[in-house]
Amino acid sequence: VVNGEDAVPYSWPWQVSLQYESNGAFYHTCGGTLIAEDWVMTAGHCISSSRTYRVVLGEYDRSVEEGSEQVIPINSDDLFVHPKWNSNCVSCGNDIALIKLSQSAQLGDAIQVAYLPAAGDILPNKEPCYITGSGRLYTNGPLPNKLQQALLPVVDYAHCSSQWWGSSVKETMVCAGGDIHSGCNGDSGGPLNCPATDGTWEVHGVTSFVSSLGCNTLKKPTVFTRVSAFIDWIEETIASH
Ligand SMILES: CC(C)C[C@H](NC(=O)C(F)(F)F)C(=O)N[C@@H](C)C(=O)Nc1ccc(C(F)(F)F)cc1
Repeated sequence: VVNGEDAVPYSWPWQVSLQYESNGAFYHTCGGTLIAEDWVMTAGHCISSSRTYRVVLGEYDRSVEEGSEQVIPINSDDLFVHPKWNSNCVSCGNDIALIKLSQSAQLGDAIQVAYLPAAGDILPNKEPCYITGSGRLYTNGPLPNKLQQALLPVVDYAHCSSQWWGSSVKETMVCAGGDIHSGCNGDSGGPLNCPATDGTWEVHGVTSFVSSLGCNTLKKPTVFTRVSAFIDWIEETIASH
């Protein structure tokens, strides 16, 4: 997250860190959202079938053993990338994947399941959403230790597809930001958190892409997979596994 701030510890308790194994150690590669006790939602581009993954829940500061962390391994046949995701065409969309956890998360103060929007729900322009994640602090910059957040107002499809991203953005995506605040590499797969009418938060986006010219390129809002376009697939996948 570029130009964000340290989140209040555990204030986004559905945020997870997706980590892959390399030479005996695990490394943060993407964010994710806990959507059920044993399911995490992330981006399709975060998953490669040849890697071994684990998820870490209840994490705030990656450099400190806080006591709230839960580390859950992932079985390789529990990775469900959307069938229409094409890694050669991020602008085609469908950048979403589901991960079944090898054991259920123990919910508590630091770990909670997110609310998802209703199918088809479209956010109005300027809706004040927050991106959260442990991605780079600036283009080619370091990863933070503490979870970051930034206010990223929604740029509706009409504006995002006409002025800014053109045909690279589809109606199955949500744009947000476009000023000095943005997501950045490593935020992929994490949530776009938007206020719901009842005072709670709903996860309306899965962080998908930023400009290849730089994370917080002006007039290039961060682009998210629109969760409300995939509710049926999410429900069907969970129901059948
Ligand atoms: C690995 C990528 C598929 C996704 C990667 N995502 C991110 O870094 C994150 F964290 F913002 F989600 C990204 O945007 N990386 C930059 C460097 C990129 O490739 N951006 C990009 C690629 C293609 C297009 C498009 F749509 F025009 F083809 C637009 C932006």
